[in-house]
Amino acid sequence: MGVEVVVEGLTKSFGKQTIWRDVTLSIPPGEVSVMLGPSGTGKSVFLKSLVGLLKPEQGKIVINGTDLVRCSEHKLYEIRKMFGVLFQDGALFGSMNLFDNVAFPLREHTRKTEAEVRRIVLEKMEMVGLVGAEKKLPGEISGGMRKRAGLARALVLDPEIILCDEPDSGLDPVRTAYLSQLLIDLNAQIDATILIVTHNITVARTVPDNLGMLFRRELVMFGPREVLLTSDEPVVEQFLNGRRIGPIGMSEEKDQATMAAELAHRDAGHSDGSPDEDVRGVVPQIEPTPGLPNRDAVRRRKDRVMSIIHTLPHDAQQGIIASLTPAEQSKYGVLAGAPRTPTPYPRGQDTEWQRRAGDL
Ligand SMILES: Nc1ncnc2c1ncn2[C@@H]1O[C@H](COP(=O)(O)OP(=O)(O)OP(=O)(O)O)[C@@H](O)[C@H]1O
Repeated sequence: MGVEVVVEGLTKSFGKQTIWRDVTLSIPPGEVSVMLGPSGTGKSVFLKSLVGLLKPEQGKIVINGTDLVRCSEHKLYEIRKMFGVLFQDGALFGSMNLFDNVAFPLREHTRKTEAEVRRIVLEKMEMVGLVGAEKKLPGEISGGMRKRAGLARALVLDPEIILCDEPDSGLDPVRTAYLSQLLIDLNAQIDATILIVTHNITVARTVPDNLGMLFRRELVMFGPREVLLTSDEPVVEQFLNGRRIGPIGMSEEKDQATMAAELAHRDAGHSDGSPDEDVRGVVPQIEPTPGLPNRDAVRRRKDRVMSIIHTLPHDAQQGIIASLTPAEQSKYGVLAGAPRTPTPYPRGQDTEWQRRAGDL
C-alpha cells in the first residue's frame, strides 16, 4: 500500500507574495485524492513542495516519519524515490523515443541490466496502453499518448505516491475520461497513494476518494469526496458550477462591492450565460475496468469514513450512506435517509472536522 502524506501548517511564499498559508491535511495512504483550485492558487506549487522541489517557509510535510521540509539532502533524495510525478505536459525528452523516455529513471537511478530495463519498461507501457508505440518520438504522438508515456515513466521505479499535475490539461473530454479510468485502474493494480491537482470538474466529481480545494491562499476544505461535492460554501458552489457570479473573480477573488453589483444584475434579469443546473451532489465514482482487482482503497476508505461520519455535514453523511450496499449499511448500523447523527455543517469553521477527518 502507498504511504500517507501528512501536511501540517504549511506556508509557501515567493518574496512578498504568499501563495498559501497554514495548509494542514493528511492524504490517506493508497487512496486517490484531488486538489481543486482556480488558476494561480498554487496547486502546482503545492505538488512541487510535496516532492521537495520547492521549500515552504513554515510547516511540515511528513512521510514515514521524516519531515521533508527539514531533512538532509541525502534523506530527501531517498524519499523522492518513493514519488512518481506526471508533469502537466508529460515532460518528455523530445529527442528520445518513448522507450528511452520511460527507461530514463531506471538507467539513471538503478543498476538494472538492459534486459531488466526492457522488461520493466514494456510492463509499464502495457499498463498505460502504449504497447507498440515504443519507437515513436514525443512529437509524433497525441497529447493523450504523451500523458500516458509520462505516466509510464512515473511508474518505472514502483512509486508509493503518484502526483499528477493537471492530467487533463489539453485533452478533450473523451481522452480525459480514458485517463481518469487509467488512474483508477492503476490504483486498483498497485494501491499507490495518488494526488491529482486539476480544475476539471468531471475529474473531481468522478475520480477521487478525497477532495480538497485551495482558494484565497488557504485550504478551503479537504476530506471525503462527499463533503465538497455537497458543500454549500459559495466558493465551492461557484467553482463546481463554473459560474461567473461568486467570490472567484477574473484574476482570483472579488471584493464585496463587485459581488453585490453582480447579484443586483442577476436579480434584474441579466443572464451571464451560466447554465441553471447545479452539478453539486454525489455521483458514482469510476470503478476499475472489469477484470482488474477491486480497489483495496475503497474498502479501507469505507471503514475510515464511517468512523468519522458523525463529524461530517448532513448532506455528506447522506451521500456516503447512499453509496453503501444494504449489507454495508447493516454492517455499519446506518440506514439510507436516516443519518446516525445529524450534524449541521459548521459553516466557516470547517477546520475542526477537516482536521479530524484527515487525522483518522
Ligand atoms: N518559482 C516561482 N517563483 C515565483 N513565483 C512562482 C514560482 N512558481 C509559481 N509562482 C507563482 O505562484 C502562483 C501559483 O502558481 P501555480 O502554478 O502553482 O498555480 P496553479 O494553481 O497550479 O495554476 P494553474 O491552474 O493555472 O496551473 C502564481 O502566481 C505563480 O506566478
